[in-house]
Amino acid sequence: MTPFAFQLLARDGAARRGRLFTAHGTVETPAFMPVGTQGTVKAMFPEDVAQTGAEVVLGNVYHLMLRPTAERVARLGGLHVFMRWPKTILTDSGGFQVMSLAALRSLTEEGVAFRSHLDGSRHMLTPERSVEIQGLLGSDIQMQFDECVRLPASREEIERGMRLSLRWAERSRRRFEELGGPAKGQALHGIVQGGDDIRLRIESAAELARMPFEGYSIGGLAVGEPQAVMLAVLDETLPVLPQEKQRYLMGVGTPHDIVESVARGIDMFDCVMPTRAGRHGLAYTRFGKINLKNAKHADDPAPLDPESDCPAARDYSRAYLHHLIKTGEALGAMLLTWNNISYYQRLMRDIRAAIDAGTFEALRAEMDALWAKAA
Ligand SMILES: Nc1nc2c(CCc3ccccc3)c3nc[nH]c3cc2c(=O)[nH]1
Repeated sequence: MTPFAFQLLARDGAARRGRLFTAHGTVETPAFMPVGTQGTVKAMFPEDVAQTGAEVVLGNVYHLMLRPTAERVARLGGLHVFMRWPKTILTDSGGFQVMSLAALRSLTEEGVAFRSHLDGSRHMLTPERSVEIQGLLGSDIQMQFDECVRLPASREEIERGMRLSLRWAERSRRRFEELGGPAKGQALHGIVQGGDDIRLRIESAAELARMPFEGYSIGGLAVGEPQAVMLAVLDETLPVLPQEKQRYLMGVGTPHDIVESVARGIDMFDCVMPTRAGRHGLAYTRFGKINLKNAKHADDPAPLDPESDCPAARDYSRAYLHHLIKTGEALGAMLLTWNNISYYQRLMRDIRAAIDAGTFEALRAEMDALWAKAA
């Protein structure tokens, strides 16, 4: 089994160009990872997701443990086989989703007891059970079980959640090693918490850096805080994490967020926006965002972007896309999701090329001009 590895290939300031090696192939970084919460990138065939250039898709312990259950996915050959995605899969540990989706939940030192939002059945997630589930799914890059304290919150509340997450980091790591994760070429991330409190963020990162995680995630952000707060947390946290290991900023973000975060040393991103916005008629393009619900597109024969290599952007008129969205036709969601994921993958390709060429600051200025005002 090929061991998991992350190679740092080039730097341009604090921006990094790297490559992940997993049991299901390589991942060029900085990378954007489409969200596939229930074993599918909504409204897209896996072949088309791969054609956009995506090399990792995201799955979710919370959703898959409830339905169809991790044991059933394992019996059917694991998540790669189940969803016909041959490349790398990263899974979240479920804690974040429990706190936002589950009905009735109680959080203790042991873990989180909750009722399913689907049928009210009782469940318990602990660091050990979360890692076991990620192992049953066959996840290549797994997340520790953590608690994401929503902002705004008191310093006491933020500190309580950050220290609990550190204790859960130890328990997650122990179970991951008991299950032989490293020998299977799998990776486990420690997740930095600490809210918007810089001292707590630095302590969380420093404590996690002492544990043998294959990579690190920055949690507790992209929960509604201003971009300036998110970037300030990165400025203080990233220098404390090992340079030679990958950094994943959870839930981020807009094209502008991504460029500003790459500039500070983030390697991996995920965000529901391109898929969710696509289903609601919003198209990301090189010219900015276009709302296809708007009647001004009703007679426009031009495609979203004639120069795009994505058929959804190049071959269909805005008038037709407007019609599909207005009528609620499934093809509308499919084409706009395809366009948006392609746009994000094109952005990541341009970012990687700019770091390789040492021209990242020029790309950053260009994105600033296009997206900062559109925010
Ligand atoms: N475990 C965890 N997940 C988070 C997610 C979900 C990312 C995710 C991963 C894989 C699949 C779906 C979602 C966040 N999304 C926005 N902000 C987020 C913060 C956290 C966090 O602090 N901890």
